Amino acid sequence: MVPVDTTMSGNPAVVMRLVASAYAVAEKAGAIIRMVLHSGELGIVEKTGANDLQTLADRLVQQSICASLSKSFPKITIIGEEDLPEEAVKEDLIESGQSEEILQKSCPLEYSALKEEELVVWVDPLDGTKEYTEAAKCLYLSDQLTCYLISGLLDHVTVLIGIAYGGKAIAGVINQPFFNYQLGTETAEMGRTLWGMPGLGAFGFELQEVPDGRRIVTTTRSHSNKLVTDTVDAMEPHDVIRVGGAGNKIVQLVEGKASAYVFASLGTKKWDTCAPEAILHAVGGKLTDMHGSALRYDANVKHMNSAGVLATLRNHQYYASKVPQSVLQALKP
Ligand SMILES: Nc1ncnc2c1ncn2[C@@H]1O[C@H](COP(=O)(O)O)[C@@H](O)[C@H]1OP(=O)(O)O
Ligand SMILES: [Mg+2]
Ligand SMILES: [Mg+2]
Ligand SMILES: [Mg+2]
Repeated sequence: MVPVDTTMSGNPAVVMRLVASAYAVAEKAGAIIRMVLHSGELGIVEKTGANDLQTLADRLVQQSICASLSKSFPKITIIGEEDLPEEAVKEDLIESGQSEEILQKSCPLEYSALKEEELVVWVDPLDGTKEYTEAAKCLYLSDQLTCYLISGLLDHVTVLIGIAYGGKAIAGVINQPFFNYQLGTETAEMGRTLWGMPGLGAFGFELQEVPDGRRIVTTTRSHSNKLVTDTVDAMEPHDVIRVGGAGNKIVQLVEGKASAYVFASLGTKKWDTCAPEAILHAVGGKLTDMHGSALRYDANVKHMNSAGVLATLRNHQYYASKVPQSVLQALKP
């Protein structure tokens, strides 16, 4: 048992208030992402190439998250994926609510005295942008039913808000804006928010595991290369799932759809892994580079995860031991 600070529950620690705000902000982000999709005007911009895109949703959501959090917590460091011009953020993008449920939780003792200025927030306003644009194309070109049947791509989209202290991921919030979209809005609420904190637990989903002994590897669908596929094969998987988004793949791990996320390439950055790592760690999982080394989330760290990503709920050592020597030589931290 990790000791908790019960004296703080009526007056939560800064980090709990930050997570409570991040939860509300992530829900608003999900609503913005749905709104832009339905507007039909995605405003797509190519950044470094056709597989590195930015949409109006990425821009609006980053503005919304960064402006909302820095308004409530002016001393935290916030690092977002998108490079945006400095400009005033519209009032209707600001979210000042907080999750009551999170405010009620007692802060793990080791984090209860953290100060605002010691916290770093890593923001991926929209993870799975490539899949978001493909799903949109499909929505506009075909009838809705065909689109839903062939896509499944909307599930790949998430909003990631990770909180780091001392270089470690200590809390994470993931919003999945299109969760339940197949059921339609009348029968079920669309979208959900998962969150977690090592030492406290993870919430917003039911933890499930892949049956013992089965190796199901989840990996990229839009950023693959020979090294990536060779490494997946080296794991001797019973099954391979190719989906978009780093957040989505961690959701697959904690819901028993996959046993390892294997990506032997550069491409993901600190905002892709911070929130997912915190949630995975909260349920006993592990996220490292291909060498099995921890990632760091200090404010001044290099953004690129140059040595790839290896994440598991259980048996991390097995997967780390199967990484080919050639990959270890090619991928330097
Ligand atoms: N080569 C790349 N260029 C840009 N972003 C990448 C690249 N590889 C991975 N990413 C980011 O990491 C996420 C997980 O990778 P993948 O989907 O290929 O498994 C992507 O959704 C994307 O985040 P984002 O969509 O936020 O730009
Ligand atoms: Mg991107
Ligand atoms: Mg991303
Ligand atoms: Mg993104």
